[in-house]
Amino acid sequence: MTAPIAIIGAGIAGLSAAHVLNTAGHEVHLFEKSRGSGGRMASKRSDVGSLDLGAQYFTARDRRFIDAVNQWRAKGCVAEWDPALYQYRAGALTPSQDEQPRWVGTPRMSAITRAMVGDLPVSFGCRITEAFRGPQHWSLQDAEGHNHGPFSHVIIAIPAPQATPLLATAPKLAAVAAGVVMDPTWSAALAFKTPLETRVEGCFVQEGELDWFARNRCKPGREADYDTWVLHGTSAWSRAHLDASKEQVIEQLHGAFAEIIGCAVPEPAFTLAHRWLYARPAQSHQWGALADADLGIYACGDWCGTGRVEGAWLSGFDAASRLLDHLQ
Ligand SMILES: Cc1cc2nc3c(=O)[nH]c(=O)nc-3n(C[C@H](O)[C@H](O)[C@H](O)COP(=O)(O)OP(=O)(O)OC[C@H]3O[C@@H](n4cnc5c(N)ncnc54)[C@H](O)[C@@H]3O)c2cc1C
Ligand SMILES: NC(=O)C1=CN([C@@H]2O[C@H](COP(=O)(O)OP(=O)(O)OC[C@H]3O[C@@H](n4cnc5c(N)ncnc54)[C@H](O)[C@@H]3O)[C@@H](O)[C@H]2O)CC=C1
Repeated sequence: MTAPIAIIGAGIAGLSAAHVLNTAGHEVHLFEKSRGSGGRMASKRSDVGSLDLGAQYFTARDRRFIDAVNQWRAKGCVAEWDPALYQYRAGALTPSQDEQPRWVGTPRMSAITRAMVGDLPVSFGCRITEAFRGPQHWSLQDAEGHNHGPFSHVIIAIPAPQATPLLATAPKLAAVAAGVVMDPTWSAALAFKTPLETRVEGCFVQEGELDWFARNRCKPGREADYDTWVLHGTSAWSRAHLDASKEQVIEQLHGAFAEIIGCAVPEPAFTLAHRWLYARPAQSHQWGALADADLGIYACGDWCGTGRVEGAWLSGFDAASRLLDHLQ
């Protein structure tokens, strides 16, 4: 019997790779440091319902990804989100509706990766710290010192700075990953008992602390007891406030939001802040995935492509396709 393929990271890239390999008849095993799947597409359960603190929506431009989105729609875990879009620039908030279809997981963003996990074997709460290549097989060590293996191949589907040490056996790939800069994003959520008197449901902000804000509860399938909003700081602001306390971040982003939104903003009934240290690559790449096919190690993730959900999915697809090509 051949050994299974190890995939480190159960975000959309790792699960995209898992799906391709599983469909081709290969046994895979995923390792995920968190308690659930999704990574930056995960949703946070809170007292005011679930909140999409990371990816807000996604677009689909590549035919292969459009096909995947259509399959998720058929399963009921993805729906179109057509918010009343605005932009804020030069001190003015103006409608900015467009024709771009935008998609979200339903009833929460994490529904997509949850459906992708299905009955694939995943070790949750397991942070991999090293990948070793033996004479024939790979083995992995986790943060608690446990060994896992043997595996025929390893796919590393985590942000570049975290992937670098795991790529030590393939120094060329490690050097490429080490050169990738990833920017942080501070995310804050606010919930109001009484809905804010505004038509705005999503806003691209082009000046100041904020990059984007959205009315979480207007996405399809979300709980609607509270008027929930998610605010994202810009990369520059988030980096400058990397070590700020959550209270300071909430206060500043709440203040910036209140200045822009153009209606009375009462004290929120609930607030939350989350720091994404490796939120997005500082620039996009066209690598698809990184591969040392002879060694049997691959790396993928949004940082190998466009730094978006679609780019991450395509990168996982690419890593798995290259592995299958090499086996032929
Ligand atoms: C605030 C924010 C807003 C965003 N908004 C959008 C948006 O609106 N539209 C869009 O298209 N994209 C958006 N993105 C980007 C999008 O979320 C990512 O591009 C995509 O989700 C990345 O997927 P991935 O699988 O490459 O990585 P991840 O989602 O980061 O998945 C990697 C997984 O690996 C796990 N992991 C890490 N290290 C280890 C380890 N050593 N061992 C085991 N497991 C490990 C992590 O816990 C994680 O689950 C946003 C991102 C952020 C942070
Ligand atoms: N905060 C974070 O960490 C991350 C945020 N990400 C955002 O995720 C979104 C995904 O990108 P795409 O899928 O290409 O989505 P998209 O086509 O909706 O947006 C791409 C970009 O175009 C601009 N834009 C698009 N539509 C409008 C509009 N109607 N009015 C004004 N400006 C507009 C805006 O700057 C936006 O960021 C982008 O907004 C990214 O900035 C991506 C990755 C990480």
